[in-house]
Amino acid sequence: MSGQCPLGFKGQMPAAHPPVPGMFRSDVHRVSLLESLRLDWKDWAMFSLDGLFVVLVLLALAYPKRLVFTHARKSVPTIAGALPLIGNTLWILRCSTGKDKLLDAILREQRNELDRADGQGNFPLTATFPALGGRITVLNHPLYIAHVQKTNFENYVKGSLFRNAMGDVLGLHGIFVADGDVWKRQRKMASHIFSVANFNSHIQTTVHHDLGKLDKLLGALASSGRRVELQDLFFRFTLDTFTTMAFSADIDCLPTDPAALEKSVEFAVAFDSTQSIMDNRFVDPLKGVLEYLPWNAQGRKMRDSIRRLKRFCYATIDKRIEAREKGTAGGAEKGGKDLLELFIQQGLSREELLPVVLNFIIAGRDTTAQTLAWLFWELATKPDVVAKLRAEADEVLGAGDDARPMNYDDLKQMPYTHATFYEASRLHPAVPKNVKQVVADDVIRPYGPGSAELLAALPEQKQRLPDVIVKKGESVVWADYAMARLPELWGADCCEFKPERFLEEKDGRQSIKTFSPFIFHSFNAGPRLCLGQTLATYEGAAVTAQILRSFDVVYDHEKLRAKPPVYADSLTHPIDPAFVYHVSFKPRA
Ligand code: HEM
Repeated sequence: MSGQCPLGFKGQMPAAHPPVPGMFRSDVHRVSLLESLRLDWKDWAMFSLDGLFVVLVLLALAYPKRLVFTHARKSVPTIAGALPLIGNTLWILRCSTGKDKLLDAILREQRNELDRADGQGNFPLTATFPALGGRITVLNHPLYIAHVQKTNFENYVKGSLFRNAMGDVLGLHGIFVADGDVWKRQRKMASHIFSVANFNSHIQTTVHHDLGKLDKLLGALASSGRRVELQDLFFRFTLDTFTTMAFSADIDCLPTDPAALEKSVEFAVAFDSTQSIMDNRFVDPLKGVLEYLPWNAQGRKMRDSIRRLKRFCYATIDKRIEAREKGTAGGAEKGGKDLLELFIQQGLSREELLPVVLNFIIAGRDTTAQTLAWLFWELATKPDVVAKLRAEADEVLGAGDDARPMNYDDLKQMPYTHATFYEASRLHPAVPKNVKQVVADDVIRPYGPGSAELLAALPEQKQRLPDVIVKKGESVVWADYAMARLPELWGADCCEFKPERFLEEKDGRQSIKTFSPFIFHSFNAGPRLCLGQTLATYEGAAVTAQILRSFDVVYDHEKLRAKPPVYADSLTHPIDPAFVYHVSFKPRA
């Protein structure tokens, strides 16, 4: 070490000389300053925590009731319990982990809001959490839904939300996942099988065939006194019917021998498990990621189920392709009436046909079967409804040995049966909630052009609905389950099962009362209106008439009272397997 001594000494400084301020060269000075600043890890930790705390406090002040980095939305009330920075994350976690039921939670929030301020509270509600674009706006009112599904239809898409949650099962081009031209092409092609001509021939023949099988099975069950799970029976019926109707494939899952009911349908089990996982992916952004960890049981289950589904569907597709090549395809396939043939004729490859098959099975099997399961649960405590259904079936289809299965055309002569199926669809909608992604910023105007007709059809309302702002990438949500339970939309008796609300006198006869699809919204509305509404209604009415006119359904009323069915959160609306009810059958008294 060398330097200029302030006292004038020259030469080398002894090693043990104490430091003399101001005498060192600048590099030596820098080292000593850094040394004097050196903090141990505890100091750094304290320093960082203090900093973090300050940042959090500032962020919490900026985002008092919403997820960090979301836009403020003052015109729409926020779902209760929102916290600074995390918004409604705890609310959605409670629902996605099964601690609360999502549909009931939405209904509760909606009711609380509407009851506020003497019933003049708001319809739209909003919540923020780290999924669905950070913010959802719940739009449980027909005037808002009309904007989203009709007026500005192009701005509300299935988008990446559906692709990420359902793409690996239902394919990116499946009708339930696709948007734009891909969706349009699928819809156009599929709509051909729902023609009136096809209803009166192929569809009706298939339904009659399966009604015959159902009759035999119930006869055998009545003889044995054996109890069955009604929802499972309906799943078997609709899967069997639909695979025959759409793919001319007899998978024989509706046996006539009760003993065969013991064996579950592998395809159905796999399908059910994928559905509840897909449903959960919408609200839990981590699920999709965690599923890929090798030790994640849910991920393994999903991959196994997808493998099973593919095996089943490819077997159906390959069989058809082979039959076409050998020239042995016949009947409905040849006439171009079945769905698979229509899509093959459009040049779709084996791989492209897979999502077609899966998407249509989910539509054709679950919805109708679940509606029937809820309908028969409602009938358990409504002997007056059963009596009216029977009277109508006897009159139109004949009684006793002369009775015939219901034709598609009979639906017009059986308004009460039709109304009963609609009422079950209203109160227990097979698609109980839905979501769309916002493409570009928009203002949803409930009283925009074209709203007058819908407004006139609605019961008079105390509320003046506000305009709702939505931003690109966010989500809009509605829950038909909740809407069916709002007196503001369906009257004071909204929660009661009353087929009569779908009936009116016309030209001296009872007929079906038509509602705007934005009001009776269980079958969706606008350009994406359900393609299978007529099929579901015919099938549901035919099954109801067939069962009731020949059998008494024997319920365990005590058990039903003690443990009524509860829905499972899923894409559709099944009865939770832990709460399903069993029945036995007797020949009709
Ligand atoms: C009670 C029975 C049914 C109900 C309540 C129902 C309800 C619905 C709803 C709410 C949608 C809109 C789904 C969405 O956009 O995410 C829909 C779409 C659809 N439904 Fe149904 N459905 C039923 C039965 C059926 C049946 C039996 C079929 C026969 C294949 C079917 C075929 C379809 C198709 C293909 C679509 C897609 C339409 C599109 O996006 O363009 N549905 N249905």
